Amino acid sequence: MPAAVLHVAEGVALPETKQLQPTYENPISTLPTVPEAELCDGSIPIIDLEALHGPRRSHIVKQLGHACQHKGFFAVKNHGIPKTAVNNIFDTTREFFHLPEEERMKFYTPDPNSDIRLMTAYKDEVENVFVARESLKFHCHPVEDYVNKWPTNPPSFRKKAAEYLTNVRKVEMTLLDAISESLGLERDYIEKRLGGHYVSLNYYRACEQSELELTYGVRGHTDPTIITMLLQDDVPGLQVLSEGKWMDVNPIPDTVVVHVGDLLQAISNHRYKSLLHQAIVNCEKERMSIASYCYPSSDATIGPPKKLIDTDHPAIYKDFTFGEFSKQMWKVITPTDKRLDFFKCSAA
Ligand SMILES: O=C(O)CCC(=O)C(=O)O
Ligand SMILES: [Fe+2]
Repeated sequence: MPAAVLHVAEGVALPETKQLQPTYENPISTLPTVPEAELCDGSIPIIDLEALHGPRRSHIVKQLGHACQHKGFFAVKNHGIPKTAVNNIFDTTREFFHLPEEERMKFYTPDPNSDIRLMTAYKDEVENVFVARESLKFHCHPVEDYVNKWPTNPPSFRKKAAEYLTNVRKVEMTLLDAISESLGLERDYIEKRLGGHYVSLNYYRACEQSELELTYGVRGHTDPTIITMLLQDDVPGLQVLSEGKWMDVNPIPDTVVVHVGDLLQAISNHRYKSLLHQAIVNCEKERMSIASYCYPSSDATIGPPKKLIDTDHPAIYKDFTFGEFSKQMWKVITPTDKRLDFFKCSAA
């Protein structure tokens, strides 16, 4: 089966089969704007992944389930990704985005079916806001099928990207097994439905003070993934919507943030909720994040497994394939208009 083709908008990796353009329908007007955002000091659940391999596994699985159900995100520590791999991916990402524009623009293409694609910052004339993120997005699993499409400038890019992405894929597998278990499903339930892997190297330049008020890093969105693993550098910027308020998810050294995506919401029969998040910019320092998107194969059936349906928990979603989901994706893209609603059961 050929790899699903991914399209990207508003921080979102979208597996796609059709070239529809997104329609932005008041994408931010229903959300707090950056300067208005009221921040709450929520705590970030931190899960010790090493403990999944020992006698405390069932306890850690419960912790994971609790975080997915009540927060929609958590951070993982002791994940096993070597520090050098983390430093190297940031070094090579920084070097890439510091290259002259004409060098970076070699990866610019309007073709959403491209295996690799540079996305530039842009002004949304309708909303009169600037979206500052630049990103290099590419397929990366299996690495050997895609590596020859990746940049050769900086010269160490391919080696460093492959090193990090191979490591992060292993962590995803461990997590998906534990997440399946936390739902009472067979350990490989999600893994069996897995497709490729897509990454977004995100780069946010420090912004002019005069532009700060109208500049977003990335506007509020949920990810159309099963889970997203988000590695942040040491500059704050990620915010999640928690109990109706934007909450800062400041970087915690040696951890990776994990978001519940739309498709895990469907697989879990709405027990786990996909996370609305955004990124803001600052005037002092550039910021980078590496988002690894985990998505199913295009013919994989998504929708609640029988085990998660009973009279108290009727099916919220119909069965649908990831291919169907990806076609639907582009018809509406707003943070509040839930893409999954298209796949809801009529009674739900
Ligand atoms: O940079 C961040 O903190 C968020 C990036 C993001 O949401 C994405 O790439 O999907
Ligand atoms: Fe995202």
